[in-house]
Amino acid sequence: MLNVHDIALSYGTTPVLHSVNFSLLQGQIGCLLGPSGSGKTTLLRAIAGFARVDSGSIEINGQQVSSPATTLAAEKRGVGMVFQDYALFPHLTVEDNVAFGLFKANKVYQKQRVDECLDMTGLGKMHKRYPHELSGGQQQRVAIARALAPKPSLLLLDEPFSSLDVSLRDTLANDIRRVIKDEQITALLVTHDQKEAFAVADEIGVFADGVLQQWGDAGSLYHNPANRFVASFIGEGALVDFASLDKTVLVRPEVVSICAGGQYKGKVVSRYFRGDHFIYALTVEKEQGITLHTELLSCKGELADAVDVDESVSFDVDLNKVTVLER
Ligand SMILES: Nc1ncnc2c1ncn2[C@@H]1O[C@H](COP(=O)(O)OP(=O)(O)OP(=O)(O)O)[C@@H](O)[C@H]1O
Repeated sequence: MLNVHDIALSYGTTPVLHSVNFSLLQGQIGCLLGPSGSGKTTLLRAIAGFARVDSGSIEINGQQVSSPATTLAAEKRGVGMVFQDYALFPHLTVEDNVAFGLFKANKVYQKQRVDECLDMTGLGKMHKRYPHELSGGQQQRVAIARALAPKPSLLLLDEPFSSLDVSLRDTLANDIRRVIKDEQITALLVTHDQKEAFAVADEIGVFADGVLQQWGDAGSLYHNPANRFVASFIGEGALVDFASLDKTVLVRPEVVSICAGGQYKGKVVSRYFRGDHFIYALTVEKEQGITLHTELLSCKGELADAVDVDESVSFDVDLNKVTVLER
């Protein structure tokens, strides 16, 4: 459905994207995840038709829409867009905002589709309101209903939840995933929030410095990160060299256990309550055959066996469950 093939893009003489490759199947939800300035929005703009590519190509639904020679106009790509700031028409009611992309359809179909899209996004009774009479979350629902109304072949969402408070984000992210799946639309979402990417996406692309570091599902990013960047960007953990292994490995908290008579010695630096467990951060005593590349090792602990900050502890690491990284 979406095929991004080896694209590069510069602003003036500054390269921003380097040799980016990935694809999405019909109905899949992809997510571009990465720190600020890594090139996520630029890539989304190129797919939408707002930015030219210097090399490579983009295909949507089997049609080549971008190459260095041609850039098909945004409005001809069959793409729907949702932005961080909602970008609703302030002088139009909710129903007129949603009907905006349906101007070619007859009135009966327009009304039916507007009702359908407002129901799907949980706005069944808001037809006559104006954007300023809605909460931020409701406005973003309208923006999503508006983008879905013309049944786009591809829906692009740029940080759609980042203006909302955390509890609302989770609810809206779940609702939007359900709506996109029900409508069987292919979607690509930009975010810098890992939790959001894990909650919404089937496939996730991790970006740093304009390079797609890894493309895969949440499980493969977490358990088999392609490199050090992905290992430290996704989830919690530490990069460690064990003299016994002679390799750099990623140690997630769940493979470290504080226990009496453990092989290694350390000290608890901090403790974070996580509801049904604690996460501890440990420093490791020198001369133990361990070199930490990150400052601290994290460890998951039971509530019942709580250990205090500054306490010395011994711990074990299950070396069968660590992930070996290429040097
Ligand atoms: N119109 C522009 N002209 C020149 N440089 C730009 C332009 N837009 C973005 N850039 C630069 O391109 C790089 C990538 O920016 P982009 O907005 O794609 O990153 P991002 O990953 O989406 O970041 P954020 O999460 O902060 O939105 C940045 O270094 C940015 O300064």
